[in-house]
Amino acid sequence: MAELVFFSGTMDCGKSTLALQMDHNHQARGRRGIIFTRNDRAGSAILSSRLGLSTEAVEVDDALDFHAHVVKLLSAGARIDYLICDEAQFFRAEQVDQLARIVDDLAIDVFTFGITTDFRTRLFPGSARLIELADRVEVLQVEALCWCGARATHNARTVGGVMVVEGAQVVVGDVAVSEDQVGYEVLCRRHHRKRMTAATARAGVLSPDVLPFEGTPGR
Ligand SMILES: Nc1ncnc2c1ncn2[C@@H]1O[C@H](COP(=O)(O)OP(=O)(O)O)[C@@H](O)[C@H]1O
Ligand SMILES: Cc1cn([C@H]2C[C@H](O)[C@@H](COP(=O)(O)O)O2)c(=O)[nH]c1=O
Repeated sequence: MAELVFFSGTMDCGKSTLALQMDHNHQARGRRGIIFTRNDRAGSAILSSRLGLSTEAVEVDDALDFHAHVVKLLSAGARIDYLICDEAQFFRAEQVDQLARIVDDLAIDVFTFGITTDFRTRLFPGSARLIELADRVEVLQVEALCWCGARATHNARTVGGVMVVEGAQVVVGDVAVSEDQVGYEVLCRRHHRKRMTAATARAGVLSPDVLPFEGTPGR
């Protein structure tokens, strides 16, 4: 039976690499797929992994109707066994509903990949809907690590190495950028709560603007 699967994790935990591997493995067995992505760091209509591999993809925008797109291709005689959807956190909730319909009505597997939460620990719309609808949510085995060595569970946005909590939900960017740039850093919850990045930990600085949990008794 076809499935809607959400492979989730923090930034930099290997989601795009897995997307490319899954496409490769399915193709190797004669299956035909379509690759979609939205706002990949490497540019439009490309799915890229930090391991250096990349492939062409269909760029998703707000107007794309996945179901209509797939039905059109099938009507033109295409064979489609599966869809790979990277950066699925950026999809609209309605687009995730369309993906579920593709699985149920067209018996096509849909493999989605994305981060669950933004730099403020809030669910992205696409991820929220995937958690609601997916047959399976798989957390990636490869653990990204916080600077302290604990498993990283949260994504921090940094400016000059310092964690920020204001700004637009979507700002395309990367980890390991130079310290004067806007970037991202994966942290364990403890250090995300304390807004303690590698740079501020090195400098022995704790942001004075602490998160609300800080005053909670027992913490
Ligand atoms: N030079 C390297 N050597 C080995 N593994 C690397 C190297 N650079 C990146 N990686 C691996 O690639 C992962 C990031 O892969 P990627 O698919 O780009 O992540 P995601 O899509 O989850 O952001 C890292 O967690 C690390 O395991
Ligand atoms: C936390 C967070 C991330 N983003 C962006 C930054 C990257 O362009 C992608 C994640 O890509 P990856 O392949 O998983 O590394 O999401 C954002 O726009 N807003 C955020 O809060």
